[in-house]
Amino acid sequence: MIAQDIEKILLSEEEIENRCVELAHQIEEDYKESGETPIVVGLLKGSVPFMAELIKRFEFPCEIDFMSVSSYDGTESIGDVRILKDMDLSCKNRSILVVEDIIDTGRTLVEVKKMFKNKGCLDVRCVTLLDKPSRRVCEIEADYVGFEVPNEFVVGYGLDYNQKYRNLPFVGVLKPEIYQ
Ligand SMILES: O=P(O)(O)OC[C@H]1O[C@H](OP(=O)(O)OP(=O)(O)O)[C@H](O)[C@@H]1O
Ligand code: HPA
Ligand SMILES: [Mg+2]
Repeated sequence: MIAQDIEKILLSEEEIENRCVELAHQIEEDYKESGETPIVVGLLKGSVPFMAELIKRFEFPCEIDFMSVSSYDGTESIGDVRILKDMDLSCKNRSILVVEDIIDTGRTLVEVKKMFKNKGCLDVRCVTLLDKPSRRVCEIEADYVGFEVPNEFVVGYGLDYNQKYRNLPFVGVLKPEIYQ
């Protein structure tokens, strides 16, 4: 059972779901005001459970798409952000809401935002389930944050360690013996 590899649970499924309701309302208010139809772009693979939980609560018109960029090997940020799969929709002159599972060093979000600006997007915002500000190497913040987490490697609810644990319905910290 993969839950046995977890040392402690940081965020329960219920806490995450309740926060998604709040975030969705906040985001909805902002887009209703601007009248835009954003493209909600999930960054694969980590954003999938959070994105599913969030967008079903949006009551404003939006389109969805996905991109895959990768910058982690195990628990290490490898610095250079690679695009593994680009989005299908054209993003020129569109508003983009990037959905992330976590902002850690900030490198991924910096590169992704730069890329969207270069493609002629009108506006690029980001919603992230988790924020780990203690690890930042780039000056960047998400526009909407679910929870701040401490400087520990977290898994579950989309977040992986070597591709495992994404399917856990909560966010937790792995037992050290798993990755040491
Ligand atoms: O702020 P950063 O230090 O750049 O880290 C955050 C990024 O790293 C993880 O992605 P990863 O590259 O592991 O891909 P994944 O979503 O497929 O796990 C995570 O999903 C974020 O996209
Ligand atoms: O704490 C983390 N857990 C899983 N993936 C990650 N990618 C960046 N930080 C993390
Ligand atoms: Mg990962």
